[in-house]
Amino acid sequence: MASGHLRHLVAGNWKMNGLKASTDVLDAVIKGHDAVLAARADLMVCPPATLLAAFAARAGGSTVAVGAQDCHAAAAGAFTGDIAAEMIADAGGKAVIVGHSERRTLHGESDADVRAKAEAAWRAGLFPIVCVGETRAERDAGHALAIVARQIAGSLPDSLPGDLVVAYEPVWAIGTGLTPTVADVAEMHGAIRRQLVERYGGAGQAVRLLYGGSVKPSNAAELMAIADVNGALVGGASLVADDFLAIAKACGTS
Ligand SMILES: O=C[C@H](O)COP(=O)(O)O
Repeated sequence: MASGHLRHLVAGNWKMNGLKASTDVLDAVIKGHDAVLAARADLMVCPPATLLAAFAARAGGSTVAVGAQDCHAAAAGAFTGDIAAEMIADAGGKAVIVGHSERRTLHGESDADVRAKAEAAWRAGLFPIVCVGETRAERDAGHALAIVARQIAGSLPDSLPGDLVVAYEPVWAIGTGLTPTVADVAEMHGAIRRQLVERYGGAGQAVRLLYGGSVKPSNAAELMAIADVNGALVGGASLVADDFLAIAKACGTS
């Protein structure tokens, strides 16, 4: 069931970090994504919304794509502080992260909310990066596979209207320096792949499955070599161009 033919995607989630001066990090990422590296992995930077249009303009014509971190499900309306998927597309974004655990936990987003946001992304011509993952307590209780299967079932529609990326991010691995074992990542990604293929047939084979949670240059080669790991969703390490590029360079080397 492995989908080793899929190109790796390494996406940087800057979270609530970055000012105009951070453009130099983007410039270094663009410069570093040379032909050799571009043949190995796709790169995407997801800055905060304030930088989205400037980053998309700066990255225009390069091989680095720009995405957003969240969107509202509606195309427009009285939703103070929110941004629509159409606005992300208008700003030059190509994708949007939805259902990150920080949104699910800190903003109370349900699987139904995440599904509505994913559908908004497709409506606007973007592709969603749908995040799922269990807490430490859920893993310790032996429920990790069931929790993630339930999140996948509830966060995705019955048929896929466009490209989809799924990111498996164990909540306990985010920003902690902890990572699951290779065997645990392989088991989870294999289970997600089977679920997607059962639900979507051949289209499920084309979904890139990213691993996220404390991905660093030092562990990237091991994580990116796991069957059905088709890239990484990188938080902290994506703020440092050399680290982000080193993670991308680790793709396809083993
Ligand atoms: O979206 C990215 C993840 O939350 C991972 O963050 P991290 O690489 O800082 O652990």
